[in-house]
Order: sequence, then C-alpha cells, then structure tokens
Amino acid sequence: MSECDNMDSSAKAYSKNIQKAIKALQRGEMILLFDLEGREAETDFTIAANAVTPEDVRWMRKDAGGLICVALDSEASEELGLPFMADVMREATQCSTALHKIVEKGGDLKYDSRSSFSIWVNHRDTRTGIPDNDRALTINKLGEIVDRTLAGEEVHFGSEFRTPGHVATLRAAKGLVHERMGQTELSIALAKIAGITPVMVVCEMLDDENGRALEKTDAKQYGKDNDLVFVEGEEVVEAYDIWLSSQ
Ligand SMILES: O=C(CO)[C@H](O)[C@H](O)COP(=O)(O)O
Ligand SMILES: [Mg+2]
Ligand SMILES: [Mg+2]
Repeated sequence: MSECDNMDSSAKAYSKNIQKAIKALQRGEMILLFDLEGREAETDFTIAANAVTPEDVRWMRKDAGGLICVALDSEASEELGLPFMADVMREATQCSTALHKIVEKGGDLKYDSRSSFSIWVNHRDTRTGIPDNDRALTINKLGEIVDRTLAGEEVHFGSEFRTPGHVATLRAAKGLVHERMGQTELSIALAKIAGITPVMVVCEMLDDENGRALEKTDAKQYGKDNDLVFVEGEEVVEAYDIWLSSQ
C-alpha cells in the first residue's frame, strides 16, 4: 500500500506541503510546526507520541530546546481524566488562599486567552522520569493508553501513570483549531487528518545565541538543512476544514 492510501479521499485537495507533512507524520517522522504571526510565532518540533524514541527526546532537547509536551485530543483527555491545570489550581485555592493570585486567569497570557496545560506525568515504570529513555517511555505509553481506550478497553490512568512527573501534558480544545490556534490544537488537527493516534509531542525551537524563540526564517532553514517539512498554522486550518467536510 502506498503512503497516499493511508490518507482519506480528500488527500489530493491538500496542499503539497500538507501532504508531505501528513506522510512524514504517518512514517513517524519529525516535522516543524509554526503557529501564527501575532500569536506565539514559535516553531515546534512535532512528532507522533507513538513514534518517539529516546534519540528523538535527545534531539528535541538539544536542537529544539523548549519544553517537551504531549498534546492529547479533548476526547482522550476526558476519557483519561486529564484536567486543565488551571482548573486543578483553582480548586486548590480552597486549601491555599495564596494560590488565588497565582492561578491563570483571562488576560494573563499575551498571546492567547488561556493555556492548554494539563498535568505533568511519569509512567510508573520510569525511575526518576527525566532521562531520555524515561521520557520516551512516558510519551510512548501516553500514545498506547489512548490507542487502548480508542479500541474500547477500560483503562485506569492512575494505575499506569503518576503526577507530578516530567512530561507536560496538554489538553486540546474541543473545537480544535476553530477554538484555539496553539500547537496543541494544530498538532492534533494534523493527527486527525493523518489518521494517527491523537497524541502528539511538541517542543519549541529556541535560539542558542539569544535564548529567544527561533525566528521563523531560521526555523525554515533548519528544516531545509535537516530535510524536515515546515508547516504553518494557516495551512493546517485549511487542510483541517477540507478533512472535516469529508467526514
Ligand atoms: O507553551 C507551550 C508549551 O511549552 C508551547 O507553546 C506548545 O506549543 C503548546 O502550547 P500552545 O498550544 O499554547 O502553542
Ligand atoms: Mg507556549
Ligand atoms: Mg506553542
């Protein structure tokens, strides 16, 4: 079966670049995902959680340098009981009044109305949770547990994972890119289009010289030099709408 056979019938309507990105993700390869000018304007390394190896974790921390996070779609997050971290903290204000002033509220973020952070986890088979092999295991197991729930298995997240941990989970908005344009939603939209498990790893590219988010032009150049597809949020939204109308 050719790689194109893995795509739905609307595959031909996607731009060439999106088709390349979809094929790369289906092969378990890394792509580069820029959100939007005027939002974070960041480029994230992006790869399917099921495909991640310890070498990918090393690559992300050395060449991307941001936070290694795992995005899950809204349904999977609900199924596993992964709440938004801000909601957990708001609940906790009942125990600690100091938290009142700390918890994220509307207007706090300069680039969006809210963050997508859920809880931080480690798989229970990890030791400290931070080495590359531990993080890869936690990430793979997040993909695996979602596959099992999608197959109808009853799972118990807490029997397999603990929090706090060293892998940040992100909960995608229910309306995905129509509700929020973060890499959380963009990566999950790509997973839906590609027909892969909606559990995706993202990690921001930072500039080694100045510590800021890597400029888009430099991220694009990195993509060219390393043969990685570079996609922008707007292209993803266009493809997602085509995919949605074919469902
Ligand atoms: O802040 C983040 C976590 O390190 C990153 O920006 C990541 O891309 C996910 O967040 P968002 O969906 O807001 O872009
Ligand atoms: Mg961010
Ligand atoms: Mg982002």
